[in-house]
Amino acid sequence: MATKNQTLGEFIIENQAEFQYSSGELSRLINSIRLAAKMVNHEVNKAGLVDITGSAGNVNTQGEDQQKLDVFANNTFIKTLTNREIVCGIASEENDDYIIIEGQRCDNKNKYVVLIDPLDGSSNIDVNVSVGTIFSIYRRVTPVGTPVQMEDFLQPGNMQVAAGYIIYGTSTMLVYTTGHGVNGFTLNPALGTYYLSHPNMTFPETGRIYSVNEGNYNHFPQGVKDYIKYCQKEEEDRPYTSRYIGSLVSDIHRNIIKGGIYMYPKSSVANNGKLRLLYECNPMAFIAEQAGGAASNGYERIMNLKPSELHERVPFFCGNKEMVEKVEEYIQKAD
Ligand SMILES: O=P(O)(O)OC[C@H]1O[C@](O)(COP(=O)(O)O)[C@@H](O)[C@@H]1O
Ligand SMILES: [Mg+2]
Ligand SMILES: [Mg+2]
Repeated sequence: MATKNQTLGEFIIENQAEFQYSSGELSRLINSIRLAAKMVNHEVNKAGLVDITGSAGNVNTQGEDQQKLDVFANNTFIKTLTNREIVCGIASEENDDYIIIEGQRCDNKNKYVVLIDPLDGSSNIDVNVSVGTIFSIYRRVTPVGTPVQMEDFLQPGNMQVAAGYIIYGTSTMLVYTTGHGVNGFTLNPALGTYYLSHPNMTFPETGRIYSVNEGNYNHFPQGVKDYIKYCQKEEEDRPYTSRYIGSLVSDIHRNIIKGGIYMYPKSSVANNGKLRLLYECNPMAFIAEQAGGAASNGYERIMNLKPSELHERVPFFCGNKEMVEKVEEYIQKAD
């Protein structure tokens, strides 16, 4: 039973048995993510002081201007996971292709692959607004002992064995699920220890916040425009409050605690929206569902989608169940 202020280490050990494949490997994996997150947190907290802000001077496979902190976070997570010999493959939002972990550091007997968005909310790094890291973990489907393959990464979200995010905000938190609810741990920077501060995180009964970049309103499908108008209407418990940080992790974290919906729809300028199914939508969908919410592309459950490419994008609607159902209703009605 999760006890408040239990350390993350204690919680991982205590809940290991809950995990159907428990062999300690997943615990070691979460521990490695905890370690890498501390190193990234250390740099994030100095953003502005040290030469860690601004562009890294290259464009990533997403066509985005890579930030120095994107590169630092990417290298830190990949190195930490590789050095600890617990994964057989890694895919990252910042890397064109997936990474096969093999050679003397790994006898390839490992069973897990990790997919990461090493730094989420990159546009907020230089303006001191909270950013995050997102991770998603699967058991490989190809035979243990052989190099991982694309199919180990292109699994539907409902096959995730664990997922979570780190939020580098007013405090640093690690929030994750292994399919048994969602728990949040806050880092005590003085001690370098994470403590269970948010046991069993769940969306409140009803949500009254909507989060969307309204600057794109004119380009949204009619159904999405209608839903935004519905949120703004003076009626019943509306208008809802509009809140948009521009960091997916921070917007969803707030909405899990306060109740709300995050939307990144497709538009006439971005046919599949912006967010990446594997690194952003699937892990946040797993968290949202385990917190009693829902996640959809406007028509289907995100976690039922069968990925076809490493960096594919999908429209994303995630939050309180009844709010996601409402926006789906508006989208399908307008079709
Ligand atoms: O500036 P926009 O178009 O509203 O996009 C903001 C969204 O893009 C993201 O920054 C994309 O993530 P990355 O920073 O990892 O590329 C999300 O965190 C955020 O919700
Ligand atoms: Mg992101
Ligand atoms: Mg990113």
